[in-house]
Amino acid sequence: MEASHVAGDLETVILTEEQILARVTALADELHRQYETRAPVLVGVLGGAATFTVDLARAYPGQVEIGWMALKSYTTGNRASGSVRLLKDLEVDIAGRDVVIVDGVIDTGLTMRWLISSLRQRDPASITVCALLRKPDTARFGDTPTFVGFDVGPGLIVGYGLDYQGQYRNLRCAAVLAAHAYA
Ligand SMILES: O=P(O)(O)OC[C@H]1O[C@H](OP(=O)(O)OP(=O)(O)O)[C@H](O)[C@@H]1O
Ligand SMILES: Nc1nc2[nH]cnc2c(=O)[nH]1
Repeated sequence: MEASHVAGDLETVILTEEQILARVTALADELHRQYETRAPVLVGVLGGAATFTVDLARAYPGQVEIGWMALKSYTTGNRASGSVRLLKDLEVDIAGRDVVIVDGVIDTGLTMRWLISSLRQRDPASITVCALLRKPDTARFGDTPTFVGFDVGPGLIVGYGLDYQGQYRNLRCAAVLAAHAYA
């Protein structure tokens, strides 16, 4: 979907499709330099990272496997509380494998912290995080290597897979949602 259909709902387009895809290709190259001939498992966090995971896999200049997890992060107000429920588990056996957790946005970091500790119990060879966007107040999650596409401001971002109440995931750009669109 082009942004013109919902332009009135958007405060600012922060990343165009071209900027996102160029960065995704660079991230895929950086990851490939880390793994070389070892094929990592990309674990995409549904639904926000569906678009990013598929584009990252297609840009990856080597073998990768793709798996999916779906989570529900509970919120207090509109911030994550750290309480996460698994809605759909990974079907790939990650024991002994190099895992890349792929998410669209890291905000508080609590969802990612939960995911890292949950996947660590399955004895992967390594865990790396790859997030397209990182908000300013992200909590640290230990020494897990982290690749980030773009550091962004605090506003609610939609598009390129990210939603507000199920809408805007099919926007090709990433944009800050205007305050009046939350109402
Ligand atoms: O760092 P945190 O504060 O924990 O937030 C990050 C989480 O929020 C987003 O998902 P969201 O809850 O919007 O659900 P969605 O994947 O269905 O879009 C994102 O994809 C992360 O999973
Ligand atoms: N869609 C969306 N989900 C989020 N979860 C945490 N931050 C964000 C954001 O900016 N956009």
